[in-house]
Amino acid sequence: MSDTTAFDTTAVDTTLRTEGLSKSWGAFKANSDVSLTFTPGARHALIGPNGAGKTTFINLLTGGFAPTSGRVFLGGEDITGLAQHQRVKRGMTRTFQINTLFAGLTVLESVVLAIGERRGLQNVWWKTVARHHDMVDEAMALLHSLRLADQANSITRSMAYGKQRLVEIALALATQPKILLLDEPAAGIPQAESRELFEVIAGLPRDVTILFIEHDMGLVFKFAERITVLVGGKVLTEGTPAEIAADPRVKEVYLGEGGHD
Ligand SMILES: Nc1ncnc2c1ncn2[C@@H]1O[C@H](COP(=O)(O)OP(=O)(O)OP(=O)(O)O)[C@@H](O)[C@H]1O
Repeated sequence: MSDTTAFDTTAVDTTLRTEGLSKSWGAFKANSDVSLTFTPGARHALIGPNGAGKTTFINLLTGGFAPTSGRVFLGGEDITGLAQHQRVKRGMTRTFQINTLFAGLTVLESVVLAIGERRGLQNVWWKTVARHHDMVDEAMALLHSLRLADQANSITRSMAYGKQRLVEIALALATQPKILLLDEPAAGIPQAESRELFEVIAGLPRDVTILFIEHDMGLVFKFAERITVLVGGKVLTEGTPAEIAADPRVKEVYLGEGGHD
């Protein structure tokens, strides 16, 4: 992709790392001693059977849950104790739900508002925000990169579900993340749309590290460059798609579950 004007390209250390991250509810351990490193620019998938603890792990990264023990580091900084918005400010974002956010606005209005929020203009309504032409330009550049420019004036609520997912990603990118966390971005959308969605995700600039949870193994093996397998809250293994595909323990987990291909 040539157009990277909407993204922060500063060469800082954006490595995301967890150290012994654990989360328990009573005696139940949803995540146990998870130590992972996500290198800058990675397209990294987190897979595992239902209930393996994948969403819990994402919540521990974003600050949605406080860990029972362990630490999260971003670019060498210990961010374990930070609130969610402080992590967003440092460059770690997950997708927003447009079903509840901005649903009656157009795509462009929504993205401009998200950019305005990043710039500390959260109480300014659309008509005022629209006077900030640079924000409209930034929003349009972002929409071009996501193949959404021709739908800039569509009401998000009226769009195909797959396109709405892309708008959610646009809103997340408006925060200029270094790390983008996607929890089943293709869930509930038709297969043709999910492939297009992942093609767009894969084409995002390399200064955005992407960690995604996905159950569709076709999408995982096509788009991930590194895969971590979680089972019962623990890391079973991590490797390249070829290494994971050849690992008999991974096959056993999925054959045993029978729910996924
Ligand atoms: N707030 C909570 N309180 C108690 N238990 C929880 C809570 N959140 C999740 N769990 C439990 O933790 C386990 C892991 O859940 P999690 O959603 O992280 O799994 P997952 O791998 O994302 O599953 P799926 O693929 O089905 O989405 C599940 O057994 C779930 O019931």
